[in-house]
Amino acid sequence: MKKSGSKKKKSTPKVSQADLKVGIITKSTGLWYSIEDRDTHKFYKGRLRGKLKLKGLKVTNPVAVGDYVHYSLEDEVENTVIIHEILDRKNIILRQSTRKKWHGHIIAANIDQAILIATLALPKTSLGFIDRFLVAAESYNVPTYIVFNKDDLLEDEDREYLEYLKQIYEPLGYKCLRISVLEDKNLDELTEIIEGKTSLLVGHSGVGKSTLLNKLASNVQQKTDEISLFAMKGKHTTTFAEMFELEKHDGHLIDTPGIKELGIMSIEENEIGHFFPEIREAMHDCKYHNCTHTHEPNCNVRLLVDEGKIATSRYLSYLSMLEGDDNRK
Ligand SMILES: Nc1nc2c(ncn2[C@@H]2O[C@H](COP(=O)(O)OP(=O)(O)OP(=O)(O)O)[C@@H](O)[C@H]2O)c(=O)[nH]1
Ligand SMILES: [Zn+2]
Repeated sequence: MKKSGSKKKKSTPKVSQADLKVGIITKSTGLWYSIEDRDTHKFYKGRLRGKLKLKGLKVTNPVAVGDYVHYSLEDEVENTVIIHEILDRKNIILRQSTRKKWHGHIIAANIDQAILIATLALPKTSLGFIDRFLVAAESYNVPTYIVFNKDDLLEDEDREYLEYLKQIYEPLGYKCLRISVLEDKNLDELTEIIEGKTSLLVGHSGVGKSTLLNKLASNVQQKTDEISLFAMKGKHTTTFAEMFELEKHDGHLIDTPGIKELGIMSIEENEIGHFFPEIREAMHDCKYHNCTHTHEPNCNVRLLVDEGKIATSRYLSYLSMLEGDDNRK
């Protein structure tokens, strides 16, 4: 990948460096891209100029939502542009490709944080699911907030349970928030968290991501329709991530397709513990440096689980990931 300002490639004689503009990819279908100009905020439909190769990464999509790119105008009437190169990335979120073995699919690039939307019911988000996502986010160094939606449906005992979860997750660095999109509860707090940032929205189907986007982001429906026209199909496909601007504040939300597909890429068995902050901290005092925290004598992790200092649910998630069941789901 080249940095902005680097030399022009030989194979692009007709486009001078001065013609190149910077845009951000707001939607990618693999065939064409929606690009927003960084300065004018005008939207274009873009295609790649030849093949863009990524060093050291085997991925099915070279360009992802959130990528900054150099582009040049192709047709001013049709609003089409050509993408020349991807600018340096801060990070990416990768999942296993469902099409090609040993390949990854980049869900999004250059994100500041993830907002994991969870619900206690309709649908029920399991703790195993939350922990699995947190491990993925840790492995990409992406700060994550756990946002429990549909607070309006909860009974007192459910709220007590959420308080208990908060006491597990907040000391580990994952702030928790209870919201109700339907009743506008705590949406100001959520807005404060996402303001000025690019946030990845994740969660099971039905937790309220679209409802939230419709409240906080601008032109959600409009943009979706526009994109469908581009695709020349009558319908909006939800298989691809898409970026939306916050309506009243700076910042972006990236909506992601079915989280089911978010298989964790290439975490070795002996690395899993490193992505559980409490296990990472405790493992230094295990007797064996290569302790798996399953059966070894003098394992500090198991000791802390027994003492209630590491949550049993977290330890069970660790074991289940170690077994690999969840990775393959
Ligand atoms: N009671 C209640 N229902 C909500 C709330 N937020 C969203 N819903 C409802 O939950 C259902 C699913 O919401 P969506 O926004 O479509 O969920 P989603 O996460 O976008 O789901 P997918 O589009 O399938 O990924 C809808 O019927 C919403 O009206 C809430 O705060 N409380
Ligand atoms: Zn151990």
